Amino acid sequence: MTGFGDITLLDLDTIDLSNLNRQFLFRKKDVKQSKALVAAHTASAFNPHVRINPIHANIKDPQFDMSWFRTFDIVLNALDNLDARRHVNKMCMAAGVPLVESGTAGYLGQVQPILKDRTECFDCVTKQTPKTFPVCTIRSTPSQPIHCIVWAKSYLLSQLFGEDEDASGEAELNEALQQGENAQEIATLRKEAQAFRRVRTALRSPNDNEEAAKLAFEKVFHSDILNLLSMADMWKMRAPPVSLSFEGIKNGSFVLRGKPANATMPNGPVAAVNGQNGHDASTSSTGAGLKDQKALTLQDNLELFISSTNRLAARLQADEETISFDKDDDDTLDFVTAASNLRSAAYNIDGKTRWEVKEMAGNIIPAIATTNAIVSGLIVLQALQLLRKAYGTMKTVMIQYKPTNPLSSATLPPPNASCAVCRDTFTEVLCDPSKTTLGDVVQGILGEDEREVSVFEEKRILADPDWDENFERTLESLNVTRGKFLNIVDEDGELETISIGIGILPSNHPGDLPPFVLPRPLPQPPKRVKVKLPTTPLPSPAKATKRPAPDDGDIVEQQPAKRLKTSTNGNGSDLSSPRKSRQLEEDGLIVLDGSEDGQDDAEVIIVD
Ligand SMILES: Nc1ncnc2c1ncn2[C@@H]1O[C@H](COP(=O)(O)OP(=O)(O)OP(=O)(O)O)[C@@H](O)[C@H]1O
Ligand SMILES: [Zn+2]
Repeated sequence: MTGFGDITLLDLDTIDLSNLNRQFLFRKKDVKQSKALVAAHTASAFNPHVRINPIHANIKDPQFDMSWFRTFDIVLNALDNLDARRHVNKMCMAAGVPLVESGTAGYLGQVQPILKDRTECFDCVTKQTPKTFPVCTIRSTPSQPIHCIVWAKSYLLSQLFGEDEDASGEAELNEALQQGENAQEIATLRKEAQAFRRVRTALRSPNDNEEAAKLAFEKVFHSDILNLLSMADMWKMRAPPVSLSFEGIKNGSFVLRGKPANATMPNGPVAAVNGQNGHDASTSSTGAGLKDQKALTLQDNLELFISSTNRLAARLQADEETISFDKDDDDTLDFVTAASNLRSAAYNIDGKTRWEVKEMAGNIIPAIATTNAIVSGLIVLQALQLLRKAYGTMKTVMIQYKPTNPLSSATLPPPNASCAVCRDTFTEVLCDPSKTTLGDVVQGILGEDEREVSVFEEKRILADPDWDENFERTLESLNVTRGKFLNIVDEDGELETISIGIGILPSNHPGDLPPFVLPRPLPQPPKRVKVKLPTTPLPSPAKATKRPAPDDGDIVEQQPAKRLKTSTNGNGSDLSSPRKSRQLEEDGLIVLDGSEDGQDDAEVIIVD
């Protein structure tokens, strides 16, 4: 309606019931349809002269390469995770296309115009990383409901219903024993693994109603707690947990800290999740009549534990191989609600309603239609400024929780001289990666320039001044394909990095020419600006000038990222068990490598 005549609309998702309350493009009948297609269809009626091209895909797919991004005058982001935001930011920097970045979180919102070489890019400023909990807090000494929720969602659920880590776990223990680690500790770990194996087997074989659920319960809420209690040192400074009794809770004879099993668990306010404030406790009281918002008793939680375990077990037996947490999957949500509440009971922590667990485990920040509408308007206003090249009046605009002054704005700082994204000199090579070698590209781009360089793809190092064997290999064999970038890094740190986007050859490329097209003129990276480190720490710009962009739970590295020579293996992963770390990442957890003293408890997990 503003006059944009040609719009491409891209989203990977389908419409959920929970999306309906926050915008005006989807109706109930559209649930399960592609967001992009339905939005395009609805919006096309607003103005028949606008061409809207919907695409149902992931923006990270290889076909959305530099050339594709270059076809746009401007890009407007409305993403919910850092990973996709950072990707689009980089592509816009590479293609030299203006970007309007935006986000909302409840009543708060933010819009930031970005233009390469003129303003900060999305990655110029360090983003607040997700909240972290030490592993031991989650595994042995929880003190808040969120600790128990994380345990149920990311540990217990995957131990019972996730990928089988048995073989690798067993090998790790054998290896540790050979390396002379404490034999008694290894025996305990082995016993623990065996107990999980028994439960996993029971869950996968048809059996009597409660058998598997009871086995799981006895292990985690009874035996494991007794084990922990036997380590007297642990409980000198903190209150010990109480082991729970399956039969006792069931028949009502179990009394926990003076309270019978059919009394509701104390239910405190929702803890802050992800650095955002959860809604306050009023939701629980106003909605006390609703099933989801009812405070649960120990008995309710046991019943829910049994029924959700049975439902999940039935799904395994009906050939679902693994099950992981999804806030919209009732079976997993019920399991996490029940398991976290039972654990909270054992540790004398407040219980949570199913509704609250959904919010905390699913990292849900309520989306509000009016905030989204205001932000949409601000996006369009800033987009117009960018397109008019009215650089002096462009602003980062924030919606703040201040009724007398709901909008605030900030002028746009110039790029961060040490940003690892927007300070690069971008160029593009069109090629057939199955026929083009790394040497063709790197030597072609450097031309007469004979300085010493290293070559990276993301964090993978592919060549350095003393190691050029990969120059003979094709890009395809090195997994450097369409949409990816090769970085040529100056060994002496004198010149900025050249970042080469890999694109495909035009269909009419003559077969008798080399299978690649180099850019003309060749890129000339400028001298790197030496950044003087301040002697006293400055306040974090993220805190001083803007709120962190709301994030739906992706885990990313700290920014601005430095390129390090890390690994030379094919997938760039330097975590010891890629499969395990992938699983944890999917659950919203990541195990940081290199725990200094080698103890499990010293590792840190980041919780989204
Ligand atoms: N890599 C990506 N490619 C394309 N679209 C993406 C990508 N990552 C996220 N999105 C889209 O960004 C949109 C963000 O919108 P929104 O914040 O309303 O999230 P949502 O997932 O619909 O909501 P909720 O998290 O509350 O269920 C979603 O529609 C999501 O599909
Ligand atoms: Zn930048």
